[in-house]
Amino acid sequence: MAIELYKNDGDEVYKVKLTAPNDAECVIYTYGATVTSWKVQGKELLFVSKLAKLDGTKAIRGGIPIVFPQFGPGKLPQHGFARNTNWKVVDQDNKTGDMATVHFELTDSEATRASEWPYRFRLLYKVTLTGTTLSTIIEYENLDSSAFDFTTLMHTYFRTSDVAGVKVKGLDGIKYVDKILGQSDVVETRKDVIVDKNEDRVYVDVPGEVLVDGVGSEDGRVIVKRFNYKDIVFWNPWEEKAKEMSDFGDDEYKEMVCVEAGSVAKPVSLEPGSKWVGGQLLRLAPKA
Ligand SMILES: O=P(O)(O)OC[C@H]1O[C@H](O)[C@H](O)[C@@H](O)[C@@H]1O
Repeated sequence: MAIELYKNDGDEVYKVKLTAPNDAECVIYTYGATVTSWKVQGKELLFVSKLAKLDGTKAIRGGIPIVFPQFGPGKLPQHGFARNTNWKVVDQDNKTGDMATVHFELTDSEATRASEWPYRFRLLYKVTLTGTTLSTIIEYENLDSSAFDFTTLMHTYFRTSDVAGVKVKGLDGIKYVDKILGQSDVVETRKDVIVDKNEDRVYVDVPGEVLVDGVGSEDGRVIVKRFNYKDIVFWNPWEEKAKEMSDFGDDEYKEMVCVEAGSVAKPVSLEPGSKWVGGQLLRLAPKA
């Protein structure tokens, strides 16, 4: 198990690479603490656009950007400030078992205190790689004298060899908000949710694990297990919306699907001095 820190000319860490047995690897940029690559048996399971900006000028289009403290549009810029702020590497561990772990920290700054979400806070983000899993867990802490609310999400972009073959399982019977049609409380009736058009849905209060079939290769299956995160967002821009994004190739909607674990339908409330933990564990499942 190795942990490599990559530094820029100013001697600051800009990228961390974790490796684990089974030819597993994971790369995280300190910008947004965005995971940009997760490989198992050498095979890439995450999508990053070939047009993604990796120079800190824009949130990274792909991988696992962190949405905090606001999902979607609102008082703050879309999806909040965590995905386009530099996080700090504060700890690392490759001595425990067959795993490698790195911890990132984000705290309030002059800029965040001057924003529409001015609270004092600390996020501690723990990324752990094993031979078949990637766990991404955040401890959210309120360091302010007032309570605050937030919404948060791991905006995971899964790589697909062909989006037409993707099936998302575990959403049957769950109520969702269709952000494209402007409908809420619609009930999902399909066992296999497929992607064949522009989709933007929030499945609310999903109780169990979700399985994404068709990740990395036709028969690659990834299980998404969540800790305290209640909802699952399901998104693909499809042809027309893809063309509207400057950092996304026109045809790349065929190579990805976003299945995003978070708490977004209802905000999380944190009292002064208290902590809350949320996150996900991605596991490459054995072939069916
Ligand atoms: O373009 P971005 O700000 O990265 O957002 C990309 C997408 O994120 C989520 O999936 C939202 O539900 C979508 O409404 C949004 O279009």
